[in-house]
Amino acid sequence: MLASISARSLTISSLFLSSSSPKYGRCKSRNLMSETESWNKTKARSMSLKVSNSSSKDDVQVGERLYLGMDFGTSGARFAIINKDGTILSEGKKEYPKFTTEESIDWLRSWKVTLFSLLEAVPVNLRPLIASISIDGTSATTIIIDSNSGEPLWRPFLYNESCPDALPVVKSIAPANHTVCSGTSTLCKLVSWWNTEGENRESALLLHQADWLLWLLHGKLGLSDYNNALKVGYDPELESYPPWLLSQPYSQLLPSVQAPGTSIGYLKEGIRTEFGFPKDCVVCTGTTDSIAAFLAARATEPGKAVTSLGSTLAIKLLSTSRIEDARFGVYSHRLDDKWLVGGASNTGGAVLRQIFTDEQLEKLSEHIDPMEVSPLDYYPLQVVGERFPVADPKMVPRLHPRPKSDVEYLHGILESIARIEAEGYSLLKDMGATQVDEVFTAGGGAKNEKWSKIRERVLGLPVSRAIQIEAAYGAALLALKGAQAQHNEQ
Ligand SMILES: Nc1ncnc2c1ncn2[C@@H]1O[C@H](COP(=O)(O)OP(=O)(O)O)[C@@H](O)[C@H]1O
Ligand SMILES: O=C(CO)[C@H](O)[C@H](O)COP(=O)(O)O
Repeated sequence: MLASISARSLTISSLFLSSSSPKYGRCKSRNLMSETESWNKTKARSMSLKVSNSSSKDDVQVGERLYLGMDFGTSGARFAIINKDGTILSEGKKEYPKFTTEESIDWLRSWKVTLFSLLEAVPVNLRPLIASISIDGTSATTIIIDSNSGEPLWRPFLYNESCPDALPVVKSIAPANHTVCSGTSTLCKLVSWWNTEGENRESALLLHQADWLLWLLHGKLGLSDYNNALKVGYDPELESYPPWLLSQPYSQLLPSVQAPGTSIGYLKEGIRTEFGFPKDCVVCTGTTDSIAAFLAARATEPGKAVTSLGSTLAIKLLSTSRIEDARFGVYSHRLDDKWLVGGASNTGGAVLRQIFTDEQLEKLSEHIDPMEVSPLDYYPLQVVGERFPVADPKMVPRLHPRPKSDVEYLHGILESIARIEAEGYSLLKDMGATQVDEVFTAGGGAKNEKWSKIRERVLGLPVSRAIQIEAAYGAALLALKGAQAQHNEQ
C-alpha cells in the first residue's frame, strides 16, 4: 500500500539527496487578523533576530529559485533558505516574544508575530527568488478556531499538555493502545474541548500549530499533513481517518490531510506584496519538528536514527515495520514508503535550561570526562509527567542529590538523559522495529561533543552530529519537494 502511494508522490530521498488538565480560561477572542494585515516593519527591526547570510549576489545564479523552511520549536523559531542543491543561502532564529493575557502566555500572538518577523528577516535580495515556503511545528500542539472567521475559540493546547479527562472516552472508541490513547494526544485535546465547550461546536475547526501558521500565509482553512494529523487519529497508511473516528460527532472539526510538502496554493497577495515575494511563490504543507529534524539529517536507510536534543528528547528511527503502543508512547510516522518509529520524552534541553545557561553548559561540559561513568541516577523532567519511553502522567522529576560540583551534576544529568534515550531505542527494538545501527543528533544539544561521546558510550552505537542540525532545514526540503512536484505537474 505504502509503496504504491509513494510511487505517485515525489519522495524526499528522491530530491538532490541521497509536542495538568488545563483550567480552561476562554482564549480571549482577539482580532488577530488585523495585526497581520497591518504588519509594521519597524516591529521586526526592533526584534532581536539572529540572521546569518551566506548569500551574496554571486552566490545566487541568475534565475535561481530558492526554498524557505521555518521551524517553530518549543523555545523559538528559525528559518533556512536553500537552493535546489540544498546549499543554505540564509538562516536565522528568534526567541518567542512573551505576550501575556490573564497571567498566561498569548502563544498565538507570539507565534504570529514571530512568523512575520522571520519573513522580515529574509534578505530583501533573496525574497523575489523564493519559490515555496513550508513550516514545521511542535507535534500535537492544538488550536481550535472558528471556521468562518479563522479567529481562535480557545487558547492553544501545547504539545506536552495532558488532558486525562478525555482519556476514558478516547480509549473507548480507539483500538487498544492506539497512538491517540495518550493524554497528550491531539484527539484527547479535541475531546476535552468538545466536552467542555458549548456554543461554538458547529463552526469549530481543529488545526495544528504548523497548519495554523501556514494558513496565515495561504489563507485556505482546514488543511494539515499526515505527520501533524497522526496524533488526532489520521491513518497515514490508509490515507484517511478511520471509521471509528469519522463516526464521532466532533469529526466535523478534523482538517483534511495531504502529504507533507504538498503545494496548497499561492502566498496571500497582501503578504506577498508587503514583503516582496514573487507571484508564483507557493505555500506547502508542513510536518512536525522532530520529523523535520529527521529530514534535515538526510538519513535514508532503515536502521539510521535521529535523536532531536531540543527542549525535549525525541527519537526517530527509520524502519521498514510500523509499530505503535500508547502504553509506552511509541508511534510510527510515515516517511514516503517507510516508517519513522519513535516517541518524544519530556526530558531534554528545557530541563538543562532551568538549571544552567547555554554558556554554563558549554563551559562545564569542557571539564566532563565522557568516558567516566556517572554514578548519579536522575530522571530529568521540568514538571510531573512523562510521555516516552514510559507514558506516565504521574512520573515525578528526579534531579537530586545534587553534588557540590556543577561539572559532576551536569555530567549526571547528561548521562541520565542518555540512559533514557538508550531505553527508548531498546524499546523500539523489543517491539520489532528495524535494529538501530547509527544515531545522528539534531537540535541544540547536538553541539555538545562531550554529550555525544557520553551517548555513544551509553548507547553502544556510533553517534554523530547530523549534517544539518536545524529542523528548519528539513522544512526547507519540504518546500523544495512541493515546488518540484508543482513544476513536474505543469
Ligand atoms: N552546549 C549545550 N549542551 C547541551 N544542551 C544545550 C547546549 N546548548 C543549548 N542546549 C540546549 O538546547 C536546547 C535548545 O535546542 P533547540 O533545538 O533550539 O530547542 P527547541 O527547538 O526544542 O526549542 C535548550 O533547551 C538548551 O538546553
Ligand atoms: O516534543 C516535542 C516538542 O518539540 C515534539 O514536537 C513532539 O512531541 C515530537 O512529536 P513527533 O514525534 O510527532 O514529531
